[in-house]
Amino acid sequence: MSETSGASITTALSAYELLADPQLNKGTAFSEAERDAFDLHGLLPPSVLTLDEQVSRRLQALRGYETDLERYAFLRELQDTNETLFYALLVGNLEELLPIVYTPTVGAGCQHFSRLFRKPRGLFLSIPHQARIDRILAHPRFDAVEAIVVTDGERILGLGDQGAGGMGIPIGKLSLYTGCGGLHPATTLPILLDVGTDNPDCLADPLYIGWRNERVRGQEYDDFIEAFVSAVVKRWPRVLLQWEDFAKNNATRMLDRYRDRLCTFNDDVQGTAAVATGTLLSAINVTGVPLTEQRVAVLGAGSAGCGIAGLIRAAMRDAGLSESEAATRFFMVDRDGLLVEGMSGLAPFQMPFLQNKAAIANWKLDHPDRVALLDVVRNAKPTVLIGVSGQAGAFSEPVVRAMAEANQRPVIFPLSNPTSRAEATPVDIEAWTEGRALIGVGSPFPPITRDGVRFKVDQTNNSYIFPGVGLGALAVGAARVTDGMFMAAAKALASSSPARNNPKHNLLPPVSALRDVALTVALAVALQAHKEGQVKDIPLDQIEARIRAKMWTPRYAPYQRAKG
Ligand SMILES: NC(=O)C1=CN([C@@H]2O[C@H](COP(=O)(O)OP(=O)(O)OC[C@H]3O[C@@H](n4cnc5c(N)ncnc54)[C@H](O)[C@@H]3O)[C@@H](O)[C@H]2O)C=CC1
Ligand SMILES: CC(=O)C(=O)O
Ligand SMILES: [Mg+2]
Repeated sequence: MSETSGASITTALSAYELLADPQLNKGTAFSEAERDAFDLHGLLPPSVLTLDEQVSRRLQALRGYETDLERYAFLRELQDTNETLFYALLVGNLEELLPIVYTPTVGAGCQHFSRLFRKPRGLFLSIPHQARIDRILAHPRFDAVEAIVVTDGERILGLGDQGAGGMGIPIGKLSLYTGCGGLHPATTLPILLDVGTDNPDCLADPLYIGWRNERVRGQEYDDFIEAFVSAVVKRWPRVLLQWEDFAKNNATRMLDRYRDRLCTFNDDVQGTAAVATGTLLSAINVTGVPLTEQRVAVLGAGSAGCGIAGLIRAAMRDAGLSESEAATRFFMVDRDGLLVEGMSGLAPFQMPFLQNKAAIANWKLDHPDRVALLDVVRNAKPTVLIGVSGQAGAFSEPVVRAMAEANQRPVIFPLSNPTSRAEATPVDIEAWTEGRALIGVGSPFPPITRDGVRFKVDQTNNSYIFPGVGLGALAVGAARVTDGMFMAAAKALASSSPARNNPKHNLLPPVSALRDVALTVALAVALQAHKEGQVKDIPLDQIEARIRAKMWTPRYAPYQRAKG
């Protein structure tokens, strides 16, 4: 019904239809000529505003709210009313708005999803409607879709099972795909796979909007996922599918099942691995301790933890360590302590990261039957400590002090989200290490004071990676997303580290530069895809232009009324 020609859009939509379509609505920015052409006079107040004026007005309104959850609801409403304005606001104010659209507030948004729900966005595909998936996806509204973020809501940040409320996460991630990666909003689709929930609060809540049923598991779950992926590939053969916030028994399993069938990746496993590796490579520039001499302790041997260990290990191999030597450098600590050969209850994806029993035989332990994180730090003296356990405060003072005792510049990354789940706060780490630690956190924290000045703490979050990976892969039509592409993303991120020029500066570029970061990452990813033969018919020297051309900037196009 609407056609884009050059910079203008010709449409036969009525005034009400234009105002109701978030992709076309301009609100008070409809020009006089458009108001004449579409009979918009009277439906809008007479003053015509520019996009910049609309942004200022909305920013003022946003700042007037008392809580971040209110701001989240306001921004979600704006996104569902006028996407161009929403993205103009977001792109111009990334530092201020990311903590609302994304972590930490998006976590509360998921917890309150049933109460905040106003207008539908994206797709809810539920077990009772499995047979209709093809029909649902077939709607012409989704013809332009190129990028999907999907969750089943079982492991939302560190907040656990949020059922259908988990939809806030794909919506938030795709807001960053557009805000940072420049994908046109019409090409993005958030999907919630509603397979039930085991969250008793959701099940007992009379206002819960999801399918009120305990989680479907086992073969029935796998069949549902298979039906979903098959339908997606049939509808959009070249789509990019990002898996997000699946629980650990499904995340890597589904990635392994589908990674060779379509262009797909798991953000928690692979995106997190790339941001952690990239930040570590930046830290190595500062500490001078080469990668081949690093020892890495990870608290939380789940999807993110094992993804991180796998990519850092690959980087160590690239740097010259043998496979077997690199394997000895990882100390994965989960609920039952250090993962050691012969332990019971290990998941398949944890198996490559077990410590040898003989290697720890002489360790001094607090409790002989369990190797706790503090034992690991005291005995193995890791150079790097990473937290992806979702356990607030798990990097206790003795643990952090032991890191500081063993290292001149300990690298400490409490990466769990949202803010309330961080393994330690930057202020505490700073105090317990006398300001010597290189810190990265998953969610935003207030600045710390270092050498008498305010120092912004690096946000080591996969938002530095996935928008660029998606942009790069889509711009060149990569057939698959490979581990090599995530390594390229990690190295590209490290190459843009401010600390390369001055070791007192940050390890990562600021959040306000995430659009530039996405471009840098996209270029590295696309070049790697080309190198690996994942790209057809695009000469190397045209890749950057393709990426830049794919980056949409939120601006209003002029509209003309279709004749007849
Ligand atoms: N900064 C970032 O970019 C990212 C951060 N994360 C955060 O990392 C956390 C974990 O995410 P996933 O790995 O996907 O979840 P997961 O559920 O796959 O893994 C968490 C692991 O922590 C373990 N764990 C729980 N309590 C523990 C304890 N007291 N001590 C040691 N281990 C414990 C669990 O058994 C599990 O193996 C979440 O909070 C998530 O928000 C995840 C992805 C990206
Ligand atoms: C950042 C992210 O993907 C997570 O916390 O799950
Ligand atoms: Mg995630």
